[in-house]
Amino acid sequence: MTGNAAGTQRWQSSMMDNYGTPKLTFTRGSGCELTDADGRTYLDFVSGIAVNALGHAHPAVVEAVRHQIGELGHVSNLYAHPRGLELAERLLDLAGAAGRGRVLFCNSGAEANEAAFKIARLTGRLKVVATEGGFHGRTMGALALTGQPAKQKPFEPLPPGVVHVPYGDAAALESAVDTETAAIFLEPVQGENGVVVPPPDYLRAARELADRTGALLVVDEVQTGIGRTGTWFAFQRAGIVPDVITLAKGLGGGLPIGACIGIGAVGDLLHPGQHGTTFGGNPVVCAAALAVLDTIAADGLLAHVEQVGAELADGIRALEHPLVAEVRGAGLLLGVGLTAPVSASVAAAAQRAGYLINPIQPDALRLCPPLVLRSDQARRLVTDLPALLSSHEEKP
Ligand SMILES: Cc1ncc(COP(=O)(O)O)c(C=O)c1O
Repeated sequence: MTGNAAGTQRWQSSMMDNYGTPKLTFTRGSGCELTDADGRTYLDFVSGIAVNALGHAHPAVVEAVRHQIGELGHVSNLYAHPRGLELAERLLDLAGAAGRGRVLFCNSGAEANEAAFKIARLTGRLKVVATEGGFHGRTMGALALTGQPAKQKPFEPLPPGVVHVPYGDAAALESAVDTETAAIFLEPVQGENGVVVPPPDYLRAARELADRTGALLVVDEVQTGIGRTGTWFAFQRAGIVPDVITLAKGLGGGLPIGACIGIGAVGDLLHPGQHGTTFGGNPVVCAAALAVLDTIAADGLLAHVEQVGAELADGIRALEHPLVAEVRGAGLLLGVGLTAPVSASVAAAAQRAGYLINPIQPDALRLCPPLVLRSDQARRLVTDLPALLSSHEEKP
């Protein structure tokens, strides 16, 4: 039996059937490449679902974790530790809110949004406006914010008060948000919904509406944050500052950390005993996150993401392949819209050819490689893509 087949068999007998059964078992990673249990390598355009900002086994992350675990691994949030303080200050600074905001660390994107949801309730208002197709996580509060009825249905009743409006439609927001609205929850680009980019003025309209009604503007940067779209945060492309920012995925470079950032007085709404997490923001994950931030800054990765993202997007557009309807997104969060619902078979063909690509919607592929993707690696995919697109009718 091959190593991958053995992994599949063991998965079936030991893991809950929550994710489907994987066909690949990965044993090693380096940069943008992963190696499976049979020794085959793949170019990674998934990044552990937009997580591995610096790729796999980046020396800066490895060294930061190794050093930190040897010095101080975990103390809980009953105590302060230097890495956590440093990371909170750095994030506020990057968000343009140095000295005027506060951070709550947690372990995931869903948890960051749970915290933001609780903060919204602490305003004393109940109503929350979120978007259709939006994704904010799978815990019960985050699921209530997630605008995908099929994911919600089996778990109803969910926390009340959430209204969903069409994404990218400022007029729909305007008609839903009023002076009883606690918060507007938005992704700057809808990631899980297929990399859906709103009109340029959308975030600005949401900001203006929040100011007018006293609602909080919560921007979910779990997928778009930490350089993924070519700026530290995607909201910076719209020239606004939210009241609350939620983060996870890329922040820890593969280690589990989430953050809920309250800007201004919003940062003071949570009080002792109202929320908590044992592990959230422990010294090891904070050290990894600091290594990610340092490396992005030192290696000029924001400009790199803009450049290599444009090369990838323009290269795919230039193919003028009949199956490609459009290439959308920003930086290295790209969606390839297809003219037919064949993304799963294209992704399967890609996998056979040594590329990991997520078929995010039936008619859309998502490309979210590590931010360190090189131009030659982007070109490699562009060169091979026509054959992969054309082979979509082959059986796996
Ligand atoms: C925008 C957004 N918010 C929240 C989440 C949930 O994050 P997690 O899976 O870490 O709970 C995701 C995950 O894909 C996401 O894309």
